[in-house]
Amino acid sequence: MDGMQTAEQDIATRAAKISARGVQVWYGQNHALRDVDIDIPERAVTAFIGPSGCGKSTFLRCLNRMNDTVATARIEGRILLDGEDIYDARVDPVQLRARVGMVFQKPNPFPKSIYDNVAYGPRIHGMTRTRAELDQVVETALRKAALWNEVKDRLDAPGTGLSGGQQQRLCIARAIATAPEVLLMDEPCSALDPIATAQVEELIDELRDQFSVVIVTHSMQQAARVSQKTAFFHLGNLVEYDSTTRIFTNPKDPRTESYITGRIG
Ligand SMILES: Nc1ncnc2c1ncn2[C@@H]1O[C@H](COP(=O)(O)OP(=O)(O)OP(=O)(O)O)[C@@H](O)[C@H]1O
Repeated sequence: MDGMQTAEQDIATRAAKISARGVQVWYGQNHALRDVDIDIPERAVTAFIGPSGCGKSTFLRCLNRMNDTVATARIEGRILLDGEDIYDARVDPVQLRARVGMVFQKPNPFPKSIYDNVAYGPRIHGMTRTRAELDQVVETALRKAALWNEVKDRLDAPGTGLSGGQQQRLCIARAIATAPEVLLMDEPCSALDPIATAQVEELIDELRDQFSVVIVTHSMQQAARVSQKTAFFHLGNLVEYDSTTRIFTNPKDPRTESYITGRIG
């Protein structure tokens, strides 16, 4: 317990990687997210939990401006990445998404080879000059995604030919190949079997050494296993945000308590 408290205190004192203030989202007339304030620490895993439709994915998608692609979506408030407003007119959303990568619910490799899936981001961002450098970036990303040993002999095979769990690790490799600072994961294990889920969870735990990870999950067990901070959303509100231990053992808000004990959801 002492070790855990020390780790939590350590995270509590860390600088915020992302700070959101007064974030509101509407889809047409639907007020999907209300006045969200949150500081997301660097090099830790933050979980977003809450019942279906409460706005978790909406807020996650605000963090790398994925909602820009939704015609009816309107966003107010400020989201700072290292103190800089990501909605500032000078910010290029494509550059932003290289810094704030995303992994989706359903593994979605491109219809390309394993190699080209991972090389895609570094190529479009002109990150490497030679093939040897690109090879190195691809290998490093696949190693960090705990996939290298399974695919190193078939890098030219299609990414879509891998198992579901391998495809999801390939998508993680693709996301980390551009050396992002933040990794957003929207229910990354919901399409995976328990073994693949355990592998991805283990990987998330390793990724936090280097990245700020934000994960949306429907599984409270998963949130408890992988995250250090947890945010509970309900009906478009961020109800409570605290250390994961606190949220699951001693929440302050009765709505959080009801959700974690299974009374709402
Ligand atoms: N692209 C969209 N266009 C219109 N409305 C949307 C869109 N995405 C989400 N919404 C609405 O915004 C609200 C919040 O949805 P959101 O997907 O963020 O919730 P969630 O908590 O992630 O839910 P789930 O756990 O079911 O994925 C819901 O009312 C939903 O119908």
